[in-house]
Amino acid sequence: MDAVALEKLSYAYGTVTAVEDVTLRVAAGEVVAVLGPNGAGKSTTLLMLLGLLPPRTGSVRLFGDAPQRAVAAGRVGAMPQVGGLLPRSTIGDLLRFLHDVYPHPMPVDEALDLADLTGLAGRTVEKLSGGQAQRLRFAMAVVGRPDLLVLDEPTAALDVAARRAFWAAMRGYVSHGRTVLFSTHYLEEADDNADRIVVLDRGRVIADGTAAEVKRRVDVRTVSVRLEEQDYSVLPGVVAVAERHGRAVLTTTDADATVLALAEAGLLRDVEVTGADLEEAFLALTHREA
Ligand SMILES: Nc1ncnc2c1ncn2[C@@H]1O[C@H](COP(=O)(O)OP(=O)(O)OP(=O)(O)O)[C@@H](O)[C@H]1O
Repeated sequence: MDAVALEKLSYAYGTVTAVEDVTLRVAAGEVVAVLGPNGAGKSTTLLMLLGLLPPRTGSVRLFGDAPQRAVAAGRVGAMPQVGGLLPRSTIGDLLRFLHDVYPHPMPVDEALDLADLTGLAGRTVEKLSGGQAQRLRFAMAVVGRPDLLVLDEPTAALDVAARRAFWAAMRGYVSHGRTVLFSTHYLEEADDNADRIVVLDRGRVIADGTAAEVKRRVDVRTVSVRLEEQDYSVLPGVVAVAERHGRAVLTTTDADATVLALAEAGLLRDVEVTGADLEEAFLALTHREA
């Protein structure tokens, strides 16, 4: 049975469509990254998945059940994007409290160990670094020993070392065969930590596959030349054209073909070819889907 089954989910905040027709199945034991730029609809999708936001259309099933039931049964642990930690409490207090709430929890020491917080049980939440606070949220999500872990941008605002420590903790939990769904803006993070990547853009799924498959599809380049009066968008491979500082900046899925065509058209002046960033890659991907 699938751990997660989202069927044609849609949601709008007033007139702003946040999620549109999202269908997604996650098998038990899979680690799936939901990748997308700001405002893509990642958080809204995860909130519906957790039963915290009622979908406008579509349905959510977690382990074949309504999300609220799966959550009540202790099968789901979540790390929301933001969330207060009860002031003046210690790491140990918070974890012991949650431990007593869940039906099949792990020992508090095990949660501390998984989140790399051993020795810090007595520390109050006000004294935690950003990375420690985030690892505490992770410990709070896993202490109930959930079968499904849902992490919404768990490493936002963490530095490189804290990120690395966080993902090491996550992988420690996954090695027990659990299912994880996490959202991120970062392709490398998705690539390093997920078996599968689902790309959301403007509320829709625009790609779904292994990291290698998705990377191949977003492998675009930027070709820039001195700007002339030309319609660059008709050149082979070109999916987007921008003008910057007197240069035509072309996002292309086939840099060789684009450069060749520029040469044939006598437009190859002061050429520069670089790898595109993820934003440009998204642009290319959505353009191609359209
Ligand atoms: N409470 C809200 N009220 C109105 N609009 C909202 C609200 N929350 C989100 N939106 C809008 O819905 C869309 C999807 O937002 P969502 O937060 O789900 O995206 P996201 O991919 O999680 O973005 P981010 O990476 O910035 O967290 C965006 O256009 C956003 O502006």
